[in-house]
Amino acid sequence: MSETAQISTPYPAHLDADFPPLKNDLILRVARGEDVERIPVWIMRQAGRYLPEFREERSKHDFFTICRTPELACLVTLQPIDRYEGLLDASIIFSDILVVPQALGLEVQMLPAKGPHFPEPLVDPSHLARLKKDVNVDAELRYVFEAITLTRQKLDGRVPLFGFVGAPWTLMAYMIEGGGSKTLSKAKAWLGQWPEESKELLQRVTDVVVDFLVGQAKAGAQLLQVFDSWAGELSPAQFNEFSLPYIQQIPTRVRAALREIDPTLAKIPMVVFARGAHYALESLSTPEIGYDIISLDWTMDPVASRKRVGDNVSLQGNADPSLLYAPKETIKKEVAVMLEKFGTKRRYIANLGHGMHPDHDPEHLRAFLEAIRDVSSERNS
Ligand SMILES: Cc1c2[nH]c(c1CCC(=O)O)Cc1[nH]c(c(CCC(=O)O)c1C)Cc1[nH]c(c(CCC(=O)O)c1C)Cc1[nH]c(c(C)c1CCC(=O)O)C2
Repeated sequence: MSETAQISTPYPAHLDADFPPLKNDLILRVARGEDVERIPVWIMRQAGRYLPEFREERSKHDFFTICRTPELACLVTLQPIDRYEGLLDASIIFSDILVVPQALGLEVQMLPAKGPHFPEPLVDPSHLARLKKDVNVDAELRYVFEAITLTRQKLDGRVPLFGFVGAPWTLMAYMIEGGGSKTLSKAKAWLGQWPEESKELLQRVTDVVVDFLVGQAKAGAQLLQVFDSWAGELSPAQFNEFSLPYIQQIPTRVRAALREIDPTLAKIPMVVFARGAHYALESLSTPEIGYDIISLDWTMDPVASRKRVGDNVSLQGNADPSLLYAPKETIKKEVAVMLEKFGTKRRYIANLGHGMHPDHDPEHLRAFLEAIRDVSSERNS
């Protein structure tokens, strides 16, 4: 058998029984709406450059080499879990949302200090022909699945493991802008100039994203998060036309595919984070769409958000990441206010409203995590 034929054999499905038993299921209980004795917490970008042990690994390897090497991805995923032993209630597989554009055939580099860079972004709809058709996700992104299976083993049941993807609109925006952008003017120009071709692109990205999430759940991911980091650049009408229809396909399609493999897999909790899309809270939280958890950025008021979504979804977030620059006493005070507003018994997962910054002090993150544990255990006792 040739090497390529071997690589494209489907990645096998892993069920709970294939892994060490879970010792901390707080976050899964919150996703199901059950009461908890304290509030679970994890942090977006909890593995990353604010950690000296990550920078050490990163000095030896290119960013995407770490993503593509299961042992390295596993190692850096576990770094915050080891450092903050007992203080984090979930891990998230080390990878990037931009592995999906790579699977579609685009080159993506990670430039030091500049972030992601596409040497040849999509300039106009004629470039859609450059994207691979019928992407074999099992072959192209198998390295993520292997990293997930290995990490779930190595976690030894300490905490559950998140898989994740970028939402179709955010991925489309990167594929057109070719990297970070203040205005997203190129990507937004597509929506006005070429709405039908934009929708074709969004649908093609959605199809890969769905297969990718199914693969991550089969590989052992215990929760799945969809990052629409650039949702907030859209007007409500644009969001309803170019983001929501794709985001809302994801849970139903992922669960239908998982049900075919094993009904227990289809119960996987799913989170949506549409950063900046305050107007979309009601539409994202309807039971028909099927997200269990809505992640809020720090511009959203917890009490008002809870009123708007009702009691049937869990909320996640939403401290301003800049809070971690404040003195530890201030961090503790602000955490108490945040927990007071969200409540500490059910349907809430503590997190930041976006990711860690490279210049955050790891000891200030520790103060944040300890405050979540102390304040919520005290309030619930
Ligand atoms: C938009 C986005 C990207 N990637 C991601 C998003 C969505 C979340 C968000 O809005 O922040 C998601 C992501 N990227 C990374 C993770 C790892 C898991 C974790 O959260 O710990 C996750 C979940 C690692 C990473 N992804 C990146 C780094 C740092 C790069 C490096 O080590 O050189 C890490 C640890 C690079 C990256 N990757 C991306 C950008 C814009 C950047 C540059 C900005 C930055 O440097 O922080 C694209």
